[in-house]
Amino acid sequence: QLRVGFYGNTCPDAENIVRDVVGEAAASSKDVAPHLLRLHFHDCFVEGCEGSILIQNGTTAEKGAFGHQGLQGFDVIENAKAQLEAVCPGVVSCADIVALAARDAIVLANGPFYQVETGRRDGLVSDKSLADNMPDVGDSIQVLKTKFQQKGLTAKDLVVLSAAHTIGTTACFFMTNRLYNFPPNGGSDPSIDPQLLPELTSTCPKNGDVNARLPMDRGSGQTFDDQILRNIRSGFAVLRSDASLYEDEATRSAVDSYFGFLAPFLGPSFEQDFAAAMIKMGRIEVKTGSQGTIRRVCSAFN
Ligand code: HEM
Ligand SMILES: [Ca+2]
Repeated sequence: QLRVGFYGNTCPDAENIVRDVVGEAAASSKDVAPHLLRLHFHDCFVEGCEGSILIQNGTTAEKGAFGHQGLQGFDVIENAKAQLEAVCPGVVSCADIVALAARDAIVLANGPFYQVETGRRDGLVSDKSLADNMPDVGDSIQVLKTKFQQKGLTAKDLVVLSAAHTIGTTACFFMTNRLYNFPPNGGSDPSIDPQLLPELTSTCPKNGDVNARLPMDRGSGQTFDDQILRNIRSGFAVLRSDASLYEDEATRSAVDSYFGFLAPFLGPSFEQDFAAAMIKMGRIEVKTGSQGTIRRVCSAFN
């Protein structure tokens, strides 16, 4: 029973506090918005949106899972939590902070505003093995669709949510197979536009630094817009998983639905669909009522 304004009586300033903390952090680094958006996705896909990703209890913590590599933004969540505890101790869940911060990050990147449902409770488990099923850049489109379906998300949701890659960067680590070892014959993925390929290989040379980073939305990596979908249509997707969205009938038609010649007049916009899909993602396996807990610190169990 999530609802908009869950903290209206118990912590009326909660949403403003999160927004201010996110805003300050984002003012000092352009990477903060993408970090926070990705964090919410990774939280929701393992054990639901319940803050399991935030726990740091030694070597078995979920955070250390292979599929969570590169996640950041934890300090921003912890900072917001500390400020919230000072005003309304024991009231606002870490899971809700993550959901609110993702929305605020989208807005800061010029994306759509939407009302975030709140009332999530924090989970009581965190284990690496629980993250074994995270979607992976190397997954086939069939596998990606299945992994989303298992979370109640459709092929269209997969497309719309993947378009979150309209902001942010990827480590070359995730590009190696696509550029140098693409199945079945090795070499580079033939679906990469010939103009894009040298751009990718110059930032991510063979046997180069796997930590070097590339914008995932060529030409528009810091602004929330539909350029990522245009890029996917024209062979300019950077991630292999994004390229695969144009290689399957259901996902391709979802991409194309935003560009048909009637698209400007018919149906919802990409931005509206994105907001709706984020709200849907934010409901995955949530704990509410007397389930779970409200953590005092996001990185540790009470
Ligand atoms: C379809 C499955 C998905 C796959 C395989 C995937 C994969 C990736 C990879 C490999 C990166 C680069 C990570 C790094 O090097 O730090 C990335 C970044 C990112 N992902 Fe996804 N992703 C998927 C879906 C999503 C969804 C559903 C969202 C949010 C709604 C999302 C939001 C982001 C954001 C914002 C970044 C940029 C992070 C940054 O700049 O630090 N992704 N994703
Ligand atoms: Ca989780």
